[in-house]
Amino acid sequence: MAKQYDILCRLLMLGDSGVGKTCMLRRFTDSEFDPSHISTIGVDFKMKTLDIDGVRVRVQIWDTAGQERYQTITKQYYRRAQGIVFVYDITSESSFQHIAKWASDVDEFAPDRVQRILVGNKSDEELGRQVTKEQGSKLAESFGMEFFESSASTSSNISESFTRATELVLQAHKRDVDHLLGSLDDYLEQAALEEERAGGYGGAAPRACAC
Ligand SMILES: Nc1nc2c(ncn2[C@@H]2O[C@H](COP(=O)(O)OP(=O)(O)OP(=O)(O)O)[C@@H](O)[C@H]2O)c(=O)[nH]1
Repeated sequence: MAKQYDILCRLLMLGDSGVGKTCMLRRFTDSEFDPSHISTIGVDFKMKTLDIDGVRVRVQIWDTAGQERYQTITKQYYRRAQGIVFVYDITSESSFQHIAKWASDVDEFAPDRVQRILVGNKSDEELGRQVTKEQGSKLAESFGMEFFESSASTSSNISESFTRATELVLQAHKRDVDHLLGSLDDYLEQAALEEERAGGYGGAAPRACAC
C-alpha cells in the first residue's frame, strides 16, 4: 500500500496543569472543544497529517500531564521530541512564570536541535487576563522562540501554532532529510502500532484522524 505521508514529525506539548494542552490538541486534530478538565495521566498522543510546501507530514503530537507527580514519566518523552510547544494560560500568571522551569527541563533532557514555540492559550478570556501579550512576546524572544496567543475555545491560532512548530522542525532537518526519512519510517511503524493498540485517544477517537 502506498505511504500516506512523506515524513513523520514528533511534537511534545509542555506546560502547567490546566493551561489547555489537551483542549488545544483536540481542537487541532478533531475540531472539538470540551470545557471539562480531565487531567492527562502521564502522556497521550494524537496524529494529524499536514501538507507543508507539498510535503505530507504526519505530525505526532504528545500531550503531557502538567501535574508535578507525572514529571518522571513525561521527561522520558523529551529525548525523542523534535519540536516543543510550551503552553501557558494567559489568565494564570503562575503558569507563565513556570515556562522558565519547563524550558530548563527541555535544555536538560531534550535533543539540542529541538525546535520550540511559546503559546499563551485562552486568549478568549480577555477579562481574566493576567499576562499581557507583550510579556508573552518578550519571554518568547528571550528564549529565541516564536510566539502565539491561541484559544482552543474559539480555535484562534491553534492550527497556526502546530503548523509553525512543524515547519520549524522541517526547516531544522532540511539538510539531512534523507536521514530523517529513514529514521522516521521506524517511528511511524511504532506509532501505528501504538495507535492501534491504544485505539487513539482513550479509545474514543477514530483511528484515522481527519487529515
Ligand atoms: N476559555 C478557555 N478555556 C479553555 C481553553 N483551553 C482549555 N480551556 C479550559 O481549561 C481547562 C483545562 O484544559 P485541559 O486541556 O484539560 O488542560 P491541560 O493543560 O491538558 O491539563 P493537564 O492535563 O492537567 O496538564 C478545561 O476546563 C478547558 O475547558 C481556551 O482556549 N479557552
